[in-house]
Amino acid sequence: MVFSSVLGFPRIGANREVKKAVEAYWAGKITADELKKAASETKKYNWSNLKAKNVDFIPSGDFTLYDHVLDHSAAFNVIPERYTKSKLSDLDIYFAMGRGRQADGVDVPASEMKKWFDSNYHYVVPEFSEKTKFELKFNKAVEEFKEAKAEGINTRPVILGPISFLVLGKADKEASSGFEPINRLNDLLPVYVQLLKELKDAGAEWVQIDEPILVMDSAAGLAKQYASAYSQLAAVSPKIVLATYYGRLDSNLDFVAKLPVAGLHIDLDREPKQLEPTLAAIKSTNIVLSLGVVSGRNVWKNDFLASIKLGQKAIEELGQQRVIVATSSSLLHIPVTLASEKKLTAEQKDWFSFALEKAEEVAILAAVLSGSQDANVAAALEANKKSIDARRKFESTSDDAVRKRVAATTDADLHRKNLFPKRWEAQKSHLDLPKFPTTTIGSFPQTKEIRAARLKLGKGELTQQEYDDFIKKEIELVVRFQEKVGLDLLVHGEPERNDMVQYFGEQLNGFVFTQNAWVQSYGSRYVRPPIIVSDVSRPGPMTVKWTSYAQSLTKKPMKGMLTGPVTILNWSFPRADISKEMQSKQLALALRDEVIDLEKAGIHAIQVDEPAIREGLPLRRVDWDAYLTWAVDSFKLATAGVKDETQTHSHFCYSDFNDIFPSIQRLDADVISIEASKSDMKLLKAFNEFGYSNEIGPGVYDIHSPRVPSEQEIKDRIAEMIKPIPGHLLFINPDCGLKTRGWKETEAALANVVAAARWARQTYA
Ligand code: MET
Ligand SMILES: [Zn+2]
Repeated sequence: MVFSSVLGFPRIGANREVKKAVEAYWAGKITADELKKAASETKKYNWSNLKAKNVDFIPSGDFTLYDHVLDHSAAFNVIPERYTKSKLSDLDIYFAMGRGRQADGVDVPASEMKKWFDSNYHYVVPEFSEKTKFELKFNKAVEEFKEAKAEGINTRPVILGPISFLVLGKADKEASSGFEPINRLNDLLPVYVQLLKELKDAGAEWVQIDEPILVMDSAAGLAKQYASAYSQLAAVSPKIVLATYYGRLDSNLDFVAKLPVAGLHIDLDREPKQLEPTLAAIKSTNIVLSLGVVSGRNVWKNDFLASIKLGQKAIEELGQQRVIVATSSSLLHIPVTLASEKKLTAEQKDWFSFALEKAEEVAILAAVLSGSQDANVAAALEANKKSIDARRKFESTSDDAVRKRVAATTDADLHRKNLFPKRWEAQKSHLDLPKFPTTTIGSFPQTKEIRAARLKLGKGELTQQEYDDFIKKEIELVVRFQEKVGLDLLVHGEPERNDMVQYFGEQLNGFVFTQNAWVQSYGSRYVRPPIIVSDVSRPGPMTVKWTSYAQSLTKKPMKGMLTGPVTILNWSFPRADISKEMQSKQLALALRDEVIDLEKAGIHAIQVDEPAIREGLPLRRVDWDAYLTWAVDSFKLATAGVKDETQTHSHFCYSDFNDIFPSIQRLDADVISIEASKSDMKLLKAFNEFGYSNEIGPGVYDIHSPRVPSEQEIKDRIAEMIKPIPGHLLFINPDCGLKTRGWKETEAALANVVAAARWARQTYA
């Protein structure tokens, strides 16, 4: 019999219960016990629903109040001293590590957050040093296993494997130079041994150990560590299924297939081609193969016939008892259930599967592959075939004009008329900016009033006219403030935008929006990515009205503000039937028209943000070039249509851009702004190494905190920046948009920015 399995479930609750509870706890509105109770409710919801869907391997221990990697650090006592000094409760230490804490005399910043592989989920980076004292402070895996058992549900606990845990971490400030977290593997393993023993004693038959770094090039050098770690663990553990996901094992398969594990999980949604080599590698072992055929990364309904084919192939080689059907990864990237969507049409609903529906999919697939004669299973199979056929039919009705236009783009469309030095001259006289021009990244504080107005418009309590008048007032406020404080290149402040992707998606053809399809981005921050369902085109201008209104209020130049094609794509659920490249180019052409319309409307500086360009980078280095080529080309396609004297900007933040710096240069934006102060000016290393020829504004202060940077601090940053960057190419701006800030600190901070820029003009005249 073929079993079914779900690797992990969304931990946010069907109606964002966990966010609400966690935030209520932070605000002091509920106690730790009440928070625990709320968490239990969501866990129960998950377990009982998975059971009701007939999933055989139901995960436990995958739940978290903030981040699963942080859970692990806290449980294993990987807690930097700065958090333990203050005698907070364990729970408050945990949250302090996640989000920092400034209360009751405690003032600690949050730990670093990083993007989780190639997703928009962020994990809290563990910090290790020689001094880290590993110890099992609490056994979350056992506790949740027992908690589920008490509900009558037998689960398969999930833990993050020791090698991924170390490799995903970093050396802390205490560590001596040259220290690598992986050096501590032998000290860490006894804690895993203890954890797994306890799990076995508690009656767990299986345990899922996640080692996602096995799909990365960097794991290739860790064969020895894997062999020794897993032989120690397997000796005491419940049966281990080693889970890999988001990519392919490639040559790492050579050593993975030899590990003493009972099961191996591979991602066949992303990498179906790895089935054959994996089957060949494990055929002569006893390893059970878990086939990750149901996507944990996208919301499209599974194509049962395609999955069944893969399953049958595996069964031919291994026999039914050695095959499991599973989700490709945890479903943490997927909204909880389609049942909450009341506004999608019946046709649209039939295209998608969210987490609960995906759980049902793995169960049905397992039944089919087990040879079930159940009438319900047969009906489900038939229904799936119908849905997939209907979707294919819809997909075949492409927008010919868009397709033709993409096909007809030429190299010339990707290039500005002249090279940067010539454009620079033209822009200098056209825009008339001083040296060290000051600007901001686009958004200004999204106040309560702005959000309330948007809500009222949605509910019909404000007419469109009333809402537009309100937005106009907001824009005027922002413009007047910028004039008063003395900024040089102004923005309109983006008050009309709910979200930098959604705002554009809603105005473009080809997108579908959900009401309740939230997914966790980090901690209690959830996002609701739009879904691209068909060819993308622009019915009409999207930003021209507001930008020209803003320009009409002032003599200073106004910068238009757009979200770039690659970022819109990476922050949406893309189509699965055509390439991302194709979708990106369609978006690029829509934006190109917008850019040109802005230029025609008299806007001489236009910013096209690409903060998500880094996170789409493939996990394997051999795949980088292909991605970067189309990603860079898309940006160029969107922006290169303007005249020399129109200044193009782009913006990047909160990712490590150093390794793709040459590609950022290739975008050939006239000006880029890039978050730099939060990452301690690491970026300057890249300038030294690669150089940068166009204009650039490394952020001079962190916008994620209400703290106001002093004038001196900003001057110091400018003094740092001017070493690698020629002064005439330097812009002065904050790290990122100001939408999450209040007005008070914004006013004070920008006044200091302007003062520091004036100082720079004199000092580096
Ligand atoms: C995450 S990047 C944000 C850029 C956008 N223009 C803003 O200022 O908010
Ligand atoms: Zn940003």
